[in-house]
Amino acid sequence: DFCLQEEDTEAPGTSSGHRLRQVVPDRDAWKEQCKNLLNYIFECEDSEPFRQPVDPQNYPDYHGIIDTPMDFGSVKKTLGEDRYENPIELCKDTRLIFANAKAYTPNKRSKIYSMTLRLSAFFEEQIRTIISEYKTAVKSSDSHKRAAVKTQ
Ligand SMILES: O=C(NCC1=[SH]CCC1)N1CCN(C(=O)c2ccco2)CC1
Repeated sequence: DFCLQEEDTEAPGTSSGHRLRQVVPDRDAWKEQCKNLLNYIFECEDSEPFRQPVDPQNYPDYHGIIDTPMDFGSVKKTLGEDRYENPIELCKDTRLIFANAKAYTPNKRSKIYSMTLRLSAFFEEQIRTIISEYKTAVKSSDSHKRAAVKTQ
């Protein structure tokens, strides 16, 4: 029959305990987004010298100049093994790839170094949104947690 049941008149989620599923930002979305970004970078020709570690046989002075070698293959592996807690950590390792090339290059017009300039411009453009959405999601999930504690 049509008459309103008691709980129909109250705000949703009060009496029956369920809340209307609200859209809450997903704090794990950054992982897939970074995987896709890395796959795209791997397709770029500009990433070729940076997909795997430098071989000391080819560049004997490299490890004397560069303290912390980094490459996109290592970043991809770390991500895949869930050894990044957040996109900020992935961004730090990726920026190391570019910083190492800048530190090692004999001059700023070298072909290999010039490849990092395009690559880093693209990477920074893309990672900005991923990090911003991640930070929003963390804030939102923290506030949801605080709200949940209050109701207990
Ligand atoms: O040998 C590699 N990568 C590994 C590769 S490339 C194909 C096979 C295995 N390099 C060269 C030196 N690197 C520079 O940043 C650089 C700046 C100016 C000149 O070189 C890092 C990338």
